[in-house]
Amino acid sequence: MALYILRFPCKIREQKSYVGLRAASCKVRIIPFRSKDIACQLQRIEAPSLPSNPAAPLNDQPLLSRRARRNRKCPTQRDAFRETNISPANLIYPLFIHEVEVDIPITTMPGRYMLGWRHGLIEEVARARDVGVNSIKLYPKVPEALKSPTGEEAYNDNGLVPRTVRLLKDRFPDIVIYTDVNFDEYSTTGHGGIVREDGVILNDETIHQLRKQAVSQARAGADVVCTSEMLDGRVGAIRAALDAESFQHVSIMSYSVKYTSSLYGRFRQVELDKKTYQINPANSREALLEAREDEAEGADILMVKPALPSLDIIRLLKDQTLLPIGACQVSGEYSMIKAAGLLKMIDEEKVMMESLICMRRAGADVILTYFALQAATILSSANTKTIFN
Ligand SMILES: NCc1[nH]cc(CCC(=O)O)c1CC(=O)O
Repeated sequence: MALYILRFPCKIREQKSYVGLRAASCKVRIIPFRSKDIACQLQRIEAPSLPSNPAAPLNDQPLLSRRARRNRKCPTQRDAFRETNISPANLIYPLFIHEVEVDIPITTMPGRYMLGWRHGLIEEVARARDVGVNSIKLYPKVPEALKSPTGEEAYNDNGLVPRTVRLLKDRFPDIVIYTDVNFDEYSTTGHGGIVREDGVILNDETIHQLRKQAVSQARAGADVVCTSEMLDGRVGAIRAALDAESFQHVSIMSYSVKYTSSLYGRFRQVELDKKTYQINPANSREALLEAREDEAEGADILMVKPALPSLDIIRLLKDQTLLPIGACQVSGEYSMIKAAGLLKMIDEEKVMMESLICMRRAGADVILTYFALQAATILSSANTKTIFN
């Protein structure tokens, strides 16, 4: 049995629970210790039953059986014990595409462009592949003239997205292309569903359109179709439509948890109320309900959006499903980091990398981020080791 000496200022001598805690497992000697600036000290001395050296000086250090800092003392050990890693393979790079030949900068997203069809686009994809990012997602800018209340352009086999998928697959056959099965980019209202005269969003009628859109994208060669609109039953309906057309191999990444976030800056030129279909950011049980439903309907990957404000939801889903989890770092998240970096208020690169590793720690398998190329460039550079340690 070890002998402990508990030293503390006299005034707290009566705190029996503190003494009792130790007394339960070992012999305790109480020594009042008169000092204003020293709180409590607990000393361990030789166990009386063990051979001891009576001349040995008492160890003046407080007893700490666990010193977590020991494992952090050098880069090699910090590297060895790092629980989470990130590689370019975990990143999906979203690209803005349009019909025009030139790259046009997106003012609210410094460093981002509407990529010119086809040179700007091909060059950007080649750059991403050079640093190990071989997964991309397409966000089209659909010309106003092609939009309609019922979004027929969404399933035009010669529309911008199917044409781009064919172009990129032809050029880079091993690339993995994620496409957005969304309605709002193609509708004159900007809503994620067909809007009835009285303002009601028509769920099932819209899904009828989304099925055709997913099949059209699969026909062009899309590898993963992403159910972007938060409409009920969309995953099952799209799965059935894909299977019926022999696209069993095409995956569905469901935007299971898409919050009505104010961080979709780039996509919200006009403020639209999407609260009847997207989820209230105050809710987590509802997020789980959506995720379970999508899983039951056949989703292959469950996505959470936006990412950094939803790390708790990413973890919740990770613990509740065996499906891979995706995190979507949205336009507003990108803009915040970029803007603060440009203003020299934060170190852009460090904050960006920290945001990504934290998404991985929360449980994200893949991360969709506008930083994909920048992050992968850092990850594949010689001094990678210094990033997280
Ligand atoms: N379906 C449209 C769409 N596609 C991507 C985003 C947001 C992504 C981002 O901001 O980066 C949105 C906005 C929305 O659904 O309201």
